Amino acid sequence: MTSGSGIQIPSRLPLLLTHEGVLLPGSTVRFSVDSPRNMHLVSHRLLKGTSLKSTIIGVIPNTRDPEHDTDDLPSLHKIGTAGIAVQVVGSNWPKPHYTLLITGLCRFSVTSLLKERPFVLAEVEQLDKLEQYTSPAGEGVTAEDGELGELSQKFHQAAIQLLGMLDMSVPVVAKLRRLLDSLPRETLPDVVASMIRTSNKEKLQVLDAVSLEERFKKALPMLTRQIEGLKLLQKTRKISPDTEKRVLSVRKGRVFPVQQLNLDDEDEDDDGDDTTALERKVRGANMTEAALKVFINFVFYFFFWTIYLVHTHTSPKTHSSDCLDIRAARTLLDNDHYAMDKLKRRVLEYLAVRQLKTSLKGPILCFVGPPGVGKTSVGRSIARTLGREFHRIALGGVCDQSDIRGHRRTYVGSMPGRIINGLKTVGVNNPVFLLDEVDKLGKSLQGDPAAALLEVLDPEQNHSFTDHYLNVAFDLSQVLFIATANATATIPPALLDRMEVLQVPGYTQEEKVEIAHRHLIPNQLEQHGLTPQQLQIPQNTTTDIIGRYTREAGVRSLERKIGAICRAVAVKVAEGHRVPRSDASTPESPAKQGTISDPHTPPEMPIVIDHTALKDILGPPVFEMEVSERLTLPGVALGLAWTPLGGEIMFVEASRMEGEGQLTLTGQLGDVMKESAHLAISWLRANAKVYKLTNIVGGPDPLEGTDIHLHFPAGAVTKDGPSAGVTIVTCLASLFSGRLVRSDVAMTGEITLRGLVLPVGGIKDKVLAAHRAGVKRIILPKRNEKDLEEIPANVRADLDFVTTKNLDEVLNAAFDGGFTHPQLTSKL
Ligand SMILES: Nc1ncnc2c1ncn2[C@@H]1O[C@H](COP(=O)(O)OP(=O)(O)OP(=O)(O)O)[C@@H](O)[C@H]1O
Repeated sequence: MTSGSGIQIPSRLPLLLTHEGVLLPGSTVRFSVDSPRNMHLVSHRLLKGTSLKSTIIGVIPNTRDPEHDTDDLPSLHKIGTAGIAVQVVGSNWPKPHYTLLITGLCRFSVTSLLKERPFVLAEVEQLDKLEQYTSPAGEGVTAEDGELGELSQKFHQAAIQLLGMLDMSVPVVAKLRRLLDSLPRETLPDVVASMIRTSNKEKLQVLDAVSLEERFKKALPMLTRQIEGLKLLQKTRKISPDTEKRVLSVRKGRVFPVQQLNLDDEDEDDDGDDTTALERKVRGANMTEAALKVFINFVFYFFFWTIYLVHTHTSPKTHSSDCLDIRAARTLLDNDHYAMDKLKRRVLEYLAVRQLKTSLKGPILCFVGPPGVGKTSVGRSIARTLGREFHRIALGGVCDQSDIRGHRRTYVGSMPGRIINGLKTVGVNNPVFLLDEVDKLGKSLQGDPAAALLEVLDPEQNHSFTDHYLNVAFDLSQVLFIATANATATIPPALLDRMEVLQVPGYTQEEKVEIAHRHLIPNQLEQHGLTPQQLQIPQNTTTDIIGRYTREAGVRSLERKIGAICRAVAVKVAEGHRVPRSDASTPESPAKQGTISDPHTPPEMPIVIDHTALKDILGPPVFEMEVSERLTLPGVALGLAWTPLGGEIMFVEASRMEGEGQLTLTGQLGDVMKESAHLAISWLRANAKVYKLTNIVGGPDPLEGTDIHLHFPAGAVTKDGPSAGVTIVTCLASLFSGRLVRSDVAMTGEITLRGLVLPVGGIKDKVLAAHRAGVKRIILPKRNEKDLEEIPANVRADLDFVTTKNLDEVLNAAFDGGFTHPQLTSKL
């Protein structure tokens, strides 16, 4: 079949000799080129020429270019494909080479070789018509063309049947569908053979089929085989979009017909046959034979071993059976954790519903709270109550989606993602996965890990999760996911939407003492090889550690301090063992018992840690009760703040000096907090007469001839939010009136220009922080009254809560004897 007249390719073509991949007319293939003749072809012809003709080359498959340009040419494959080089990219790593993107135009045969050096040039005969790509569909082979017509009809129908089995929402499927409708039938064998998954050998057979009839005959069985394979797959499981991609061997940019060439963008990120790509890279790296052997052994051992482990371990056979007895679960949760009643109740409800429904679908629990309040350890207890394996996946700082979904195998140092690694570690298909610190996920050029997590957590999608490294679908639907975070603000909204947030607030002082004595001290004793007969920490010492050595919402520092005490005592105990008996039994005065400051005398057991011993081990107290000391000047008030680390007390200081009415704000304040300061000043100026506030020279406008400086100490810490409004007003009222704010009062609340007090968040944490700091009275917005129910009764009993609707009530509660009519109250 010769082309005759019509669009002609040049009769002399430079030949690119290739041995990997087969370029068929109508498809686009990427070739890596590094042999001498091929390199010369690129540099002398493709890069030098400027005409369209200079970009047309002949691609000869199944022929290896000799290593040296002096070597003899091997016999060339008879038939090649003329193509246009649409892209040439050069690189010097790992050795000089070019990557060519070539689109096939038509078949040709080599009639004679014109030269072999510096590159091969040949006289060629064109075998296909080029017009077929320019004629619309239907104008090619028709049913009237006898056997050929029938074949083409059959082929077209089979192609449509294949597409019918795939999901049209997958771009490549939609593209093939468009092509089927728009291309003449005679181009279909080439186009379809290049798009479906076939070996190079089969592609070569299609290329060698010069007659159209033979081409249809060669390509049809490949298409049918694909359909049968798909049918089988559909029988065994539902097809996912990934399956479509795999069936079609899609690598966009590798396969699309001439007309489509510039319409589609190239997306290297598609699923392709990574093994082929890896093989190509390995060969390109020019390794020594020995290195190649080691590399291949390593890669394939690791890869297949991972698949083997994950598959065998996660098959239904390796399912750790759920042994949920709600009563036992309650006991276990209670034994493991003191307090946290609300959280434990919700966890039990969650477990009970899952047991009754015998279904795994349900919200993903996300524990949100300050560090060290036991979020991770509750997750561990849930796994224990269910009798399941537990695995923690730390997500803090993860900013690459490959961390979750694995790297493609073509990357150097590629490996599976954390989910697959987790499954490999636990060895069952139904573990409890704790996604720790979901609020600290990052984002980078390497993709958004939160998006990958969405797929993992979505019960509709996670039954066929595909890790990029393994490229095999895994069923994650049996995995129980639990997440933890310090705050919800930084959790990506789509992720947050899939989770049920359970707040885990900080502990009161009494709760901490209980946790220390029930859990932390026994645990630490055990970890340090000590017994209660050797070390005793009385309750008042624990209270001292909590109040003077730690300031936290959770108990992690407390645990560390107890650890430090255990270490110090362990040294003493170990030294005591080595002391001869007669010395060890030397009587020691009871007053000395417990102090471990004398290094020479073996201590009497048990060593009791009193205040002196505590100071010996932990050093001087880190925190002193400073509240009352700092509230001894006018212009200082105590506010309450909420941070992801729990509640905190926050001082606000103000001073005034002669000036022009300027306001200076310091302490790293956010915009909202700055606005609160301006609101406070405006309200005080507007109400200065009522409260008899004066400026520096005694005039009625507090700001006249006066500059004001407001400072929020701990200047290195960024602060923001509206809840400091009432504190700023109180602080300024104290400054302008010259009166002291009560030394035992702390407050929180947002203000409006008209002097109303609006509700704020984080009340429980704020109240606990105030209680820790020794505050006695707390001023809160009236509408936060309902939040007081969450506060433990013993804390509530210690505090005097004043709920307020407006600033007048706030000021009256913050100053001794009230603020509005000080003259009257002071007379009473
Ligand atoms: N209510 C409690 N009862 C017993 N032990 C507790 C309780 N709360 C915390 N702990 C202990 O405190 C330590 C710290 O807890 P954990 O690591 O679970 O905190 P976390 O909230 O997960 O912190 P982070 O947010 O920093 O991960 C653990 O040893 C844990 O057992």
